[in-house]
Amino acid sequence: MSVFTTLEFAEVDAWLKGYTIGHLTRLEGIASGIENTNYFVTTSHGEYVLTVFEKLTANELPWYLELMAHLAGRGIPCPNPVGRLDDGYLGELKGKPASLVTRLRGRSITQPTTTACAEVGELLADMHQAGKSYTKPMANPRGAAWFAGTAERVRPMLSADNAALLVEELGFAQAAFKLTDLPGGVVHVDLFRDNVLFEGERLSGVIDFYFACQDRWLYDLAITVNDWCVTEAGELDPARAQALVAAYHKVRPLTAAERAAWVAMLRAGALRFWLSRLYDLHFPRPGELTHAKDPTHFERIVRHHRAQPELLQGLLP
Ligand SMILES: Nc1ncnc2c1ncn2[C@@H]1O[C@H](COP(=O)(O)OP(=O)(O)OP(=O)(O)O)[C@@H](O)[C@H]1O
Ligand SMILES: N[C@@H](CCO)C(=O)O
Repeated sequence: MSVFTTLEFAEVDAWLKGYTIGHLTRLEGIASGIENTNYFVTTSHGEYVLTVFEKLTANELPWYLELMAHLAGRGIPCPNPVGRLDDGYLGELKGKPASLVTRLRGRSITQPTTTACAEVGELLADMHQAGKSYTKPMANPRGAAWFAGTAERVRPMLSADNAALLVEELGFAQAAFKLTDLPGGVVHVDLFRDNVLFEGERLSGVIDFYFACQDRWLYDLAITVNDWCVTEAGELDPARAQALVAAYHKVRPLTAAERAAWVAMLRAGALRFWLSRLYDLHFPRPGELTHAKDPTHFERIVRHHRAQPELLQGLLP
């Protein structure tokens, strides 16, 4: 469950006086999600999501909230933060930073079709385009230094075979991160199935921007393909991957340098989540509910990617 901070109806109703969105008619805790406390809020004016931030601080949050406002203003179907009477997006509840954003329609899907994957590819390219004019810097907190530090922490927990695989893949990813000719800008870098909403086969929303940063666009595309177009066995489904990448390419054509780096980015993107899942499994935060996701899924993806570079390269239009 993900209501870490319990809120009362009267307290939220009073808090809403800092906004001009009417009075509270319904308050409902949201069960999914593992990072923050989320409530669906219905008022006399509309439907919203209230988030109480459990880790990010009031200094860090404006970058993400202003990014969402920027993207929403350009037609990206992402949560749009509601401005407060005092002009910011950020309030406080129970001594923690809190915000209200618009509630999006739709539900996440677990079995994506090629049509759904094409929708995701187009959306990702649109986000990259819309983010070009959002130039406030934000380095990727899961960049090269994080890869190295996390690998060092988790390596002793692995079998000899997996430890050797990790060291090799780390070296490979670090070399790929040194490539300087890849274009970039705002990236989501966590555009997994649970962060996209659909109404039927039409994409209706993209959520959870709290890993977003400035990084290479190709890396974001690789991370997205690694989730949307991979089977439970960790194998790429070429039909889904081709649909996603082709739809992306139609909006923002890939450059020659990106084509050359594609396989490396897929491998680095898979390693990123193998590492974070290993870390969360072996070093759970104190007091945290156990939600660790299965690292072996990404270990399998890493192994498959290593074994079939031609297939990966052949996914490009
Ligand atoms: N703006 C929104 N509109 C509609 N539903 C939303 C919105 N924001 C969040 N949700 C719902 O709330 C759930 C939890 O939100 P989210 O995934 O952002 O949680 P989290 O704890 O912040 O992050 P994480 O996914 O990293 O655990 C989502 O799966 C989605 O169903
Ligand atoms: N999408 C991540 C978890 C949240 O960032 C994963 O599947 O490991």
